[in-house]
Amino acid sequence: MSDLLPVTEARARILAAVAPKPAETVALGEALGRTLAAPIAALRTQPPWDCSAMDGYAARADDATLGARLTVVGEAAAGRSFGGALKPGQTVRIFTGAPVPAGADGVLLQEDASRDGDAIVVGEAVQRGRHIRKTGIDFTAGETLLHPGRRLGARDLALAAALGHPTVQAAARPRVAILATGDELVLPGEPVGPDQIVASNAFAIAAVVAGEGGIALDLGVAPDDRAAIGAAVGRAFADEVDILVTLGGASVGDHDLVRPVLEEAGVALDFWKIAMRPGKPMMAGRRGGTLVLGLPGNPVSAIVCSLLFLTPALRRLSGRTDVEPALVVGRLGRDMPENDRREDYLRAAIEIGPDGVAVVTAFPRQDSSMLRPLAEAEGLLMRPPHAPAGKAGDPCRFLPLPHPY
Ligand SMILES: Nc1nc2c(c(=O)[nH]1)N[C@H]1C(S)=C(S)[C@@H](COP(=O)(O)OP(=O)(O)OC[C@H]3O[C@@H](n4cnc5c(N)ncnc54)[C@H](O)[C@@H]3O)O[C@H]1N2
Ligand code: MOO
Repeated sequence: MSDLLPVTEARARILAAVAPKPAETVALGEALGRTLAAPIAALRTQPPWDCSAMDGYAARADDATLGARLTVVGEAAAGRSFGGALKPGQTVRIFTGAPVPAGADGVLLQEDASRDGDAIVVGEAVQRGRHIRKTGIDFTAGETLLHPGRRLGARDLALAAALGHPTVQAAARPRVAILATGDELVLPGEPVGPDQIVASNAFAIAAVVAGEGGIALDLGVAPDDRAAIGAAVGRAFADEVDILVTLGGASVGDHDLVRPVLEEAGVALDFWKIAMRPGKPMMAGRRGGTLVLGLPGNPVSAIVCSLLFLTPALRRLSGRTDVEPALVVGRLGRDMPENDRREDYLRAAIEIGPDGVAVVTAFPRQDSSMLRPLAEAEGLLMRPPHAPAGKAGDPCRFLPLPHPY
């Protein structure tokens, strides 16, 4: 069948349908996980002056030879400089982070000085520049250190603060409506009827949205009924969400109503089926400013599709430059049969081998309804379409599943 779109093409089409959201001002304390929309330049120089890296005595290398006696003429601490200038034969008690007084060109560790009243005896000759951090070794005013497209982590927040910025410009957070469909679904904690199961997918999808810095809007569960699904879908469009994710009802069964309802609601469907396992019946389209992703109902299919397609779309909306899933090279942990035309994403255990390379062992059972092996998996082994049979130890690629996934 030629109607199955390759995974990379499906992703390219989805990415082409979204663009970064407009920037907004975000307080640094709220900016973890947000993506920079504008460069951040240093408003100041760090360190702003030559400063001591140690507790000890600021001295002149010319005077501070082994056994020399120097007079202590004052003190410099972080936040309180000495103020004066060092003359020959003098030293200043100095603490870590304090500005080095004029005239001093080295710092003697306090462990290498013996104090004798208002003088010290030098226990180790001071080298010029020793234990002094020169002005601007970290950054200088005007330098750009953080660039648009970067997702801000803990270290970036510290850097932005040190550069002097209380706020950053970040792309607005993408808003994603999530609609589960199916007569059989009840929410966890609700009474479960004889033909019913507990709905699980929306929890994972909402977590993926949050993990990528988006805002998830839960539209609940719609029964397999055109009017009910249509009403819920209409709410999402009225709310002008960036992405509408539907769950289930994507296949060819008599009760798989999502596709016709989306089309009735004015969604221009781009594609429906992809050459992927799990996740074949996934659809994507657009209506106005909303990207619509119709994910299959099988829990593993929905979650794997969200990692491969929803995540990149969220990243693009957030203005990130690194949007593609980051597959990693490893080695097969066991022999694998040849693959058919669908790109496989197999739940797998990952172990670091003696040579430091990840050994990726696909679980024997790969059923797209089974959440337990998905939760136990440390990665997804990717097998390209038509991959030949592989031997344990052969190179392979996998998608790691770190927290929060
Ligand atoms: N004749 C064919 N049948 C099927 C095909 C096909 O190509 N031809 N594709 C299969 C594949 S692959 C998948 S994947 C599923 C996807 O079907 P749907 O998207 O229509 O999903 P549903 O039928 O609604 O549900 C499938 C399964 O998942 C359960 N489910 C649904 N939603 C949730 C939820 N929110 N939380 C937990 N579990 C959910 C549902 O009860 C079903 O058991 O189609 C195959 N069929
Ligand atoms: O794609 Mo379905 O996800 O194989 O079960």
